[in-house]
Amino acid sequence: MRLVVPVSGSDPKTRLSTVLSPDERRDFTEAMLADVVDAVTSAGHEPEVISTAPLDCAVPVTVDDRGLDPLVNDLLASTVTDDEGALAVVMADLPLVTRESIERLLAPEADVVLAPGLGGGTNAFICRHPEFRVDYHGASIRDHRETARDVGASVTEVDSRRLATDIDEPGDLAEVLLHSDGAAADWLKQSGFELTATGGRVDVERFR
Ligand SMILES: Nc1nc2c(ncn2[C@@H]2O[C@H](COP(=O)(O)OP(=O)(O)OP(=O)(O)O)[C@@H](O)[C@H]2O)c(=O)[nH]1
Ligand SMILES: C[C@H](OP(=O)(O)O)C(=O)O
Repeated sequence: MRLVVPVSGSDPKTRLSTVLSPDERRDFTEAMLADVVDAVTSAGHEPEVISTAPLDCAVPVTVDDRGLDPLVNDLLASTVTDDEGALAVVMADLPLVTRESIERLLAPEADVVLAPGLGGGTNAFICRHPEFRVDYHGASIRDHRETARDVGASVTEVDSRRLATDIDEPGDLAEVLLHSDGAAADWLKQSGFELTATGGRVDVERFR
C-alpha cells in the first residue's frame, strides 16, 4: 500500500512559537518525523515523505509546496483509481506512534479507515474508495466521516491514543515526555524541557 507522510517544512508548528524559535520548530518537526518514519518502517512499509521544504530525514523527501488539501486530494485521485488502489496518509506530528499502532491502522479492510486526533483532526487515514476526498482543518474527522458516508464507502475508526496524540500546542509536549523515548522526546530533553507536576497536573517547563 502507498503510505504518504505529509510534512510542513516551511515555518512549521507555529502554535509552538511561544516555546520554540523558528529553527527549533524545524528541528523538532524533523525529530517527530523521524519517530513516524521509524514506526512506519518497522511495520514493514516504505513511507513517502512529502514536505513543503527540504528537511533532514532517513528516507528521501519529495518537496511539494502545495497545501494539505490539494496535495492529498491529488494523491487520492492518482492512487485510488479503482478497487485495487489504496492510499494511507499518516501525519508527521505523531511522535508517540509505534510499529503496533501503525499495524492497527493498516489492519482493517474498510474502504475508509479513520484515525481521529485529539481536538477533532484526522491524524491518519486509509482510503480504498475512488471518490473519497479530504477537507482538513476544523473538525475534519466529522467532515471525513460525512464525506465517506456520502460517497457510499464503508468506514472504520481506529481508537488509538498513540495515533490520536498530535503535538500542536505547548501543553501537548508533556505527552511526548510521558509516553515516548524516541527522537522527539530526546530532542525535548536535550533542549531543556522537563516534566513538572504542580496542582495535580503534569506539564512541561523549560530549564535552559
Ligand atoms: N505537505 C504538507 N504538509 C503539511 C502542510 N500543512 C501541514 N502539514 C502537515 O500536516 C500535519 C498536520 O499539520 P498541522 O498541525 O495542521 O500544521 P503545522 O504546520 O504542523 O502546525 P501549525 O502551524 O501549528 O498549524 C503535520 O504533519 C504537518 O507537518 C502542507 O501545507 N503541506
Ligand atoms: C490537518 C489538521 O490537523 P490539526 O490542525 O487538527 O492538527 C486536521 O487533522 O484536520
